[in-house]
Amino acid sequence: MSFDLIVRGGTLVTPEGVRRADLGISGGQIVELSEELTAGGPEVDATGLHVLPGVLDAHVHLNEPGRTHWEGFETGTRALAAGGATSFFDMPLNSSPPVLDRATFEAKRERGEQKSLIDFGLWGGLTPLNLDRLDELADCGVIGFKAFMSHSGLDEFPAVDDTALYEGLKTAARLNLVVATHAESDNLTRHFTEQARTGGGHSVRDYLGTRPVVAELEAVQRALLYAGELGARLHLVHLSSGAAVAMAFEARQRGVDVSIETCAHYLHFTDEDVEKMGALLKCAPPLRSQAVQHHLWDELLAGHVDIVGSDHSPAPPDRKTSENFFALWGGISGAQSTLNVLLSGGHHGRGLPLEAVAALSALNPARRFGMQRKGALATGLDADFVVVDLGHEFELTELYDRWKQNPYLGVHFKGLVQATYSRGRKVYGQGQFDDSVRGQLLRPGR
Ligand SMILES: NC(=O)N[C@H]1NC(=O)NC1=O
Ligand SMILES: [Zn+2]
Ligand SMILES: [Zn+2]
Repeated sequence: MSFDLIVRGGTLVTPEGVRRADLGISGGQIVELSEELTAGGPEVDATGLHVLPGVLDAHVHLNEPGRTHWEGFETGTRALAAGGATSFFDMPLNSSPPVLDRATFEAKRERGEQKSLIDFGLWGGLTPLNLDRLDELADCGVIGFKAFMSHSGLDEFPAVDDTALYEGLKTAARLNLVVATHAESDNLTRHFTEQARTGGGHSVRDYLGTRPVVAELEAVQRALLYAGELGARLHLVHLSSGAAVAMAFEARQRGVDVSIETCAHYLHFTDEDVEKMGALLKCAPPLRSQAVQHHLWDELLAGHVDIVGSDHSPAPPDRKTSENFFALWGGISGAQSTLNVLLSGGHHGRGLPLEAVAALSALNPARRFGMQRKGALATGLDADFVVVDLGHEFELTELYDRWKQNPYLGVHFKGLVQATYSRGRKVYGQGQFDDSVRGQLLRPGR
């Protein structure tokens, strides 16, 4: 027997454990995984290297069509691939118009199929404007619905109030799709923002003060209550505090169907970094104190976090330049760095097992969103994998996303992505991309 490709000599990170084994790949799938493949075919020498499942980043804003100059499929997916990602789910905003119905879904799907280097799924929006379009979006193949519980930053994507959230969860439950919430209290964040404004506050500290942990906890609690009551599937994106993770995990113990995401920047940066670096690190919910970050890591190390995403959300330099911190775009460029943070801060820094790194970045998002061919190194699955030199220390200097303003520039990491393979094809390796490759649309249950 011969294969299209053999990955020989590597140490594989599989759900059953870390083991020395070879991969045999044919037709874009892993068809054999064994200690010593004897068959022939083109080979990749992975001796001394680790092979992990390709990252599935469940939280990305590529903003195309409509705001491609902020970030688009071409540059965004290069950054993702260089960071070890082989698939991602794109948020319904900040593309313009946002994905709120069939026409806007199809417009984005078309762009993705033309330009994405790796496979992609699309989130649909859940807003008070399109409650009657959720069936239509489900039919298109959205991987779930995304709702904001506070202002989204864009008036064209309004936040859900209590009734819209309740009705949206109810419909999504009938459709068996996940609802993802940006969980911050609109009442509290508005109130504190108004207070800061009238007091003339425009500093980093003023901004951080308008989005305290309690605003996250209040919204998380409410979303959990509704989801539990309705038997809906809830996904809490970018939890920024250990307390919010603990609250959600406790609800799951009681039977609420909830999955828990945090993002790399909450694990890597703190509020003190925002004070030093400014606009590059403005996001919502904001970066927290070192004590809150410690608690978040503790929750993650205890196995209470399911998914780590990037929430990659860049904007052009003019949206990131102002004396008034409140006027800046909120969003962090992180598409390339999630695996780096998990390997450096997690595995090397805190003893997070490689199996957990793979679960947080690939297996758990694949399972939660019904990506049956994704998420693990196992026979019968897509040959999506990343070759990593685990002991290699380096300074991140090459970034491939749209804008060069990036908080991870110059960061020292341990664990270098050498190459990324999507369905058996090398899409990234040592600074080079194969631009002939195109990703496919991913739908739940396929
Ligand atoms: N619209 C958008 O990208 N929002 C993201 N940015 C951010 O900092 N938090 C978000 O939810
Ligand atoms: Zn958000
Ligand atoms: Zn987001």
